[in-house]
Amino acid sequence: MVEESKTLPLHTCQIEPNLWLNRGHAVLYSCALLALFYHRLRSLLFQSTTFFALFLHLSLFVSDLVLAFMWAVTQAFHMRRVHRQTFPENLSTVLETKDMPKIDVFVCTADPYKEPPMSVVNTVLSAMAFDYPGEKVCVYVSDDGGSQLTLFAFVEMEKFARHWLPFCREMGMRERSPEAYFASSEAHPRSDKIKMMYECMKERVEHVMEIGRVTDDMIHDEDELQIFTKWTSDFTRSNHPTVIQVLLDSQKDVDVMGQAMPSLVYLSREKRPGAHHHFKAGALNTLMRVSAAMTNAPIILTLDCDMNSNDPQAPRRALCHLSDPDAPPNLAFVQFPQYFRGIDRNDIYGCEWKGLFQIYPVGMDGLRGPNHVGTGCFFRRRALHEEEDNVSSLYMSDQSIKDELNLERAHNSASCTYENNTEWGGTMGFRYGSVVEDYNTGYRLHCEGWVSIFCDPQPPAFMGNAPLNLNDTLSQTMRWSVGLLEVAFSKYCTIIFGVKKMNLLMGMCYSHYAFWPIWSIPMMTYAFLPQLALLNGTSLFPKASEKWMCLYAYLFISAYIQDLISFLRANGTLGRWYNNQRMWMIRGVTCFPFGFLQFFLQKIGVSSSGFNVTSKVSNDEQSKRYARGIFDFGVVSPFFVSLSMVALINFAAFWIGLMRVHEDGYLNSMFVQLFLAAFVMVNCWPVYEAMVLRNDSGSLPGYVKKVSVILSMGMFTIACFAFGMQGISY
Ligand SMILES: O=c1ccn([C@@H]2O[C@H](COP(=O)(O)OP(=O)(O)O[C@H]3O[C@H](CO)[C@@H](O)[C@H](O)[C@H]3O)[C@@H](O)[C@H]2O)c(=O)[nH]1
Ligand SMILES: [Mn+2]
Repeated sequence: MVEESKTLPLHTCQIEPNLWLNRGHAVLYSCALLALFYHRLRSLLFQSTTFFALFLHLSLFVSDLVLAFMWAVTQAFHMRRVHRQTFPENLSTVLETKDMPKIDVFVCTADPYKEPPMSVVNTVLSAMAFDYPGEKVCVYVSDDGGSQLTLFAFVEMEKFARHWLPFCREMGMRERSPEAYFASSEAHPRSDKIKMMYECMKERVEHVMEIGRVTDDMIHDEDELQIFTKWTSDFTRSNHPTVIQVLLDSQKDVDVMGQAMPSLVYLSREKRPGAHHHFKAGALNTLMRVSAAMTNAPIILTLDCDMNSNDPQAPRRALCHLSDPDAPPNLAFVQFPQYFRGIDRNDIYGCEWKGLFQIYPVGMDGLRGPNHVGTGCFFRRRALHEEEDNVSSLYMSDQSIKDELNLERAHNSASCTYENNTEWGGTMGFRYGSVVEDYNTGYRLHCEGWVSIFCDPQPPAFMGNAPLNLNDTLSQTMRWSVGLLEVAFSKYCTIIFGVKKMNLLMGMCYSHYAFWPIWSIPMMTYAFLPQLALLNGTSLFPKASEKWMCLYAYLFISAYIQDLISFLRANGTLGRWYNNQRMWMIRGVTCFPFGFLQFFLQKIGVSSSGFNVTSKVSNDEQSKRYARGIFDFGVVSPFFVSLSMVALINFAAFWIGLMRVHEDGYLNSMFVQLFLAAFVMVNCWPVYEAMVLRNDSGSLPGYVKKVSVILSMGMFTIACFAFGMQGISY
């Protein structure tokens, strides 16, 4: 067996060539940065004759410092990039089917109206249909919405699943979430009958959704009726007892072909007002304990409710690493990237997050491993909690999932006071203290000496939904920003704690994320300051004819080119890259600064943090606009106010500046500022359109327009006053 496994690899790992190119570029660019700071420092010391001039130069100096910091930490992703491949077909050389480890799958949902139960059902069905022995899989659904509607969907699904799983096996198809399968060209004519069953289930679930509760006529029998008795009149989503419902038991339940079904458990943990539930991290920790009492599988797969399996081989691929006899003993998790359905050709909202999910993990994989991204991740249970923890130590492998004593222990461990005075959330389980629990947990595991592996097969193993709406994607990024700052400004700061516990390069990678929102400092500065100076005829940059100009041009252009090349190499297109850089600028002046503000308000105790669940539904009109690549600004949002202000100030600066280019020496002194204004304007094109050219429901609301015009004028007046007092000009 050992012989064979040597000839038939479970996985391979290749180091990306051209590393010297990246390293060489890094050295050259660093030298250019040093020159820039020399130049900046000189202006700061010798040209800052007044307090205001000092302010101007200092702002630019700090902005460039931030840009340089972000550039520097990003280089860690380019130092040792590796590409892995897995060969699940060779798994049998080290593992017989009967010895395959059990897997507990955790699916989290939190709100039936933002996360339609049918979409959660699809996720669960796709996981139940993994190409994996049914009796070794148990799917746990955690419902933080405490909704009988969600439970009803699963009661219905349980019957459908008995037909769906054998159908999947027979057809051997790749897409095993019914919605995706029926929509794909893969769908077989023989699928008509099963499609009808699916539609029938869907209709019932949607009917219940419409009336908002489970009525008696929707219930088949006495047993089912029993399930819903917990929803008494004082049962609310934030105040209710634990509900654990075993819907399928793999020791007893079989599909229509007589094969064992995976187990399926519905869980809604206890919620009481005043008891902090720690959002998704809390839900996952509860799942961990409940599953420890009921099935205690050594492998855990976490999935967001919208993350369908797109490849039934995914667990076997993960096992290629996890069950490899030569795997590092400190391997904590195998992370699959997030890919999304429904993104249009040019990805106008930059929702693909190619850097975050595809490019950067490859860089971290060559160091200690990719960060955790919340979904599509196979964990070793022992990386998250110790065997000695009293819940799992009492579990015995031959017990039924419905064992009275185990169920009681499960109930007990899902209570909202269970974690008091324990290490859960501290050194055990998913870590608390940040709303990006995924990032935080992966980071802390790496700091504790665990490693991880990135597994990115094609076609993608998992596919999810991205928020295909501008305000939603900005709100999501703002939540991430707050969560990342919570890590950056904690005692686990990535630069100090991280570098010390891991190494410099890993610390740099994690710092890139932790300090992500500080992009807003240079972004806000460069979006307003040079333009306001331009409006007042003050030059802030070297003249076009000066040799320092080459330095600025080199820094700007080569950073953009490096980004473009790595984007294209990860199978990106030029159109997507352009939109991606535009969204980066938009985020820089909207969700990043607002995230900063929110974090600050939280720190001083004015506001409290929350996990605003991303909506997974969009209306028809929005979808149509999205398909045509038209931006959606149709809601009153503070993000759009700051964005419109940027658009207005840059517009004014450019055109007023342009009117003076015939003046002697003006263009030479103002070239950089004019270029900046033009560059921002080009990127703001959708904003101008939404302001004046459109009048559909996705155009900019009148209120937002008014507020941003007033604020821009206010800003302009203050700037005139400040610049006017100085009397500096080009
Ligand atoms: O109190 C809560 C809040 C959220 N969720 C679940 O968490 C998941 C992710 O929520 P979503 O609104 O989709 O957040 P996204 O920003 O899209 O998710 C990304 O960012 C999150 C951290 O902010 C990670 O948890 C996710 O895995 C990652 O995909 C969903 O399944 C939710 O049902 C809960 O279970 N309980
Ligand atoms: Mn999501």
